Order: sequence, then C-alpha cells, then structure tokens
Amino acid sequence: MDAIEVEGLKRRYAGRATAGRRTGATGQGFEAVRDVSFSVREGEIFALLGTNGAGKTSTVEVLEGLARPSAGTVRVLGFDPYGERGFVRPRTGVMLQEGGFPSELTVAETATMWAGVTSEARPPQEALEIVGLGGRAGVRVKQLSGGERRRLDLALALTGRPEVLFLDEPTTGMDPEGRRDTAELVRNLRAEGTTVLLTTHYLEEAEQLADRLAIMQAGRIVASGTPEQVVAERPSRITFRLPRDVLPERLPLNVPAAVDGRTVAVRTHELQWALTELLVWARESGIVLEGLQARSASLEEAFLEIAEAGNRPESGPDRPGPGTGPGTGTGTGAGVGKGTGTTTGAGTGAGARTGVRA
Ligand SMILES: Nc1ncnc2c1ncn2[C@@H]1O[C@H](COP(=O)(O)OP(=O)(O)OP(=O)(O)O)[C@@H](O)[C@H]1O
Repeated sequence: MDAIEVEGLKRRYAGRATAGRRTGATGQGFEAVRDVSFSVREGEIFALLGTNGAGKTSTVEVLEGLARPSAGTVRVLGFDPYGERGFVRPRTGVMLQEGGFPSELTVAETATMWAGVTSEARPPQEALEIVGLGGRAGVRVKQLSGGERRRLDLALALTGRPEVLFLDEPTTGMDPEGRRDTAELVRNLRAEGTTVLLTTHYLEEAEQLADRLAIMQAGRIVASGTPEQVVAERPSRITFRLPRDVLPERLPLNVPAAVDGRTVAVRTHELQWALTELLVWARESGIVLEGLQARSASLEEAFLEIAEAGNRPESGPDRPGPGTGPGTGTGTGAGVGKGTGTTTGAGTGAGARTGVRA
C-alpha cells in the first residue's frame, strides 16, 4: 500500500465570476483540481510543483482532510482523510501556507499549546531545537521574521512524530541557510521513514530533494516522474560562439541551430551525438568554438517550458499536457538528425530564429 493514493481527484469551488474553458470556470463554479491521480510511496519525498493557481494547495488540502473531494478518491495511510479523519490526523503532520497562530504568544507557549493537543507529542523544546528555533523560545510570534515563522510552523508539524508530513511551501521566506537546513531536516525525516509531500516554488530544491514529483497546470498533472525523468524529456543545450570569419552556414547539417550574431544555440535530445558531430567538424575545420558549453536541461527549464506551453492560447487544460516524451516539445528547440525538430538546418536557419537563451 502506498502512503498516499489519489485517483481521479476533482475539487470544485462554488461560484466564481470568470468564465471560460481555460480558467476552469463553469456554470457550477470553478474546478481548481481536474482529474488528478498520483501516489506517494512510504518513505518517499514527493514534490507537487506548478505555477501560482495551478491547484497544488487545493489538492493538498484534500489530502490533509481539510476539504472533501468533489469527485475521485483519496487515501492517506489507507484511510479517507476527510471521512476517517480520526484515523489519519494523529499520524500526519501539516504545515499550511499560513500558520495562523496567535501572534501574542511566545514561541515556547505556541509549541507547548500545540503539544497539548497532539497525541504522543515530542517535548516542545525538542521540536523547536530540530528546526533551529531553540534559542528563540521566549520571543513573541509577532516578532519572528517570515523565515522564522516558517520554522515554527515546521516545528509544530513535526510535534506529533508524523508518519506522513504535508509541507505547503515550507521554505518560502527562508534565507538560503534556512532552506538548506530545512532540506537536510526533510532528508533526515525520510531516513527515519517519514513520507513527505511538499509543494514548493524553488525548483532547485525540488530537484535536489524529491524522489519523484508532479508538475500541475490549470488543475491537471502535466508531467511527472523522478526529477531525472522529467528533465530527460527536455532537450539538452549546446552553446558556443563561432569565430568572426566562420559563417553559420558551415555548421554540419545534422546540427540545426539557432543563431544570434556569432552565438549559436543547439537544443537536442541526442546530446552525445550532436556534440560529437560538432566537435569532429570543428577539429577537421580547425575552428575554435569559443565559450563552448553543453548541459542537460534543468528542472527549472523543464518547468518554464511546460508553463510557457500551457500559457499559449491553443493549449487549454482540456488538451493533453506537454512533455510526455521526446519529440512532443514545444517547437522552440532544434533537433538533431532527421526530422526531430522544427528548425531547418544551419544553412537556412541562420538569423531566422530568436530563441537563443544562452
Ligand atoms: N476558496 C476558493 N474559492 C474559489 N476559488 C479558489 C478558492 N481557493 C482557491 N481558488 C482558486 O483555485 C485555483 C487553485 O488555487 P490553489 O491555491 O490550489 O493554487 P496553488 O497551485 O496552490 O497556487 P500558489 O502557488 O499560488 O499557492 C486558483 O485559481 C484559485 O484562485
């Protein structure tokens, strides 16, 4: 059994002024989550990503038992988190986007109050120490910085030694050190067997931390898998500058490229072969490729590409999402070899494309 199972989840909010297929608004309200399915294995860190308003919080709130699904089924540790809340709540920890604790209480009072309503609670000071707030116990909540508040929220979420931990944007407002500490803490929790579902806008964080992830857009999951799998679907990038006296037309024909002045950008799903072809050509021609860089796509690039594709007028949420495999990209990249890209070869593509984002 997986720790979290989501099948065909829909969540609809009553009433909303905007209308139209892309917004998810219908005569019966607004559908913020539209047929979402995924599962999280025990002891796994799973990241739910997406642009603002994609439906992450609306999904996580259902998993936390704070809202009932409009359709579909959700199981946390085998139970319905809404209908069987009593079985689920003591075994889960929740860090909401807004903690909402009384700001006049001190950090220690808040932690103590929370421990008082939590079964098998950690001692409050222990929870504060774990998140690095041990030295701030006497400070009023209203005097904490944004990042410190997030740490306090995290301490409270950990108080019940949860088997499943929900973290909604846990590191928002934290400085780099706080983000690093939180990432380490989450890894330690995983090592102890805790299942973690988190939402975040820090893609590097997700890439480093998550065992698997899903990217949501307009209420749907449009890409999912391990970070490596999601990134592997995006083209790699080779960039370099040609010497002034070498025209782009001379580039090998199997390496179609976007050219901007002397700067050349190649996007390819066949990094090794494209690079080999390019380097062999450069050596045989005695050409130095200045500033040569070759790298795989990052999760951030994958995310931005998916987001851009989703923002195009033709890609409403009723269409299949982008990024389900090589060759289904957005047409901004250059392919290698026969017919994998939409660009023409270097000979005709020179200067015609503006997509160089080196
Ligand atoms: N109570 C509500 N009533 C009506 N619409 C809502 C309500 N709460 C959220 N929405 C809408 O549902 C959509 C999804 O919101 P949600 O908060 O789940 O997105 P999100 O992915 O968590 O975004 P963010 O990254 O900004 O937190 C948005 O369009 C939002 O405006």
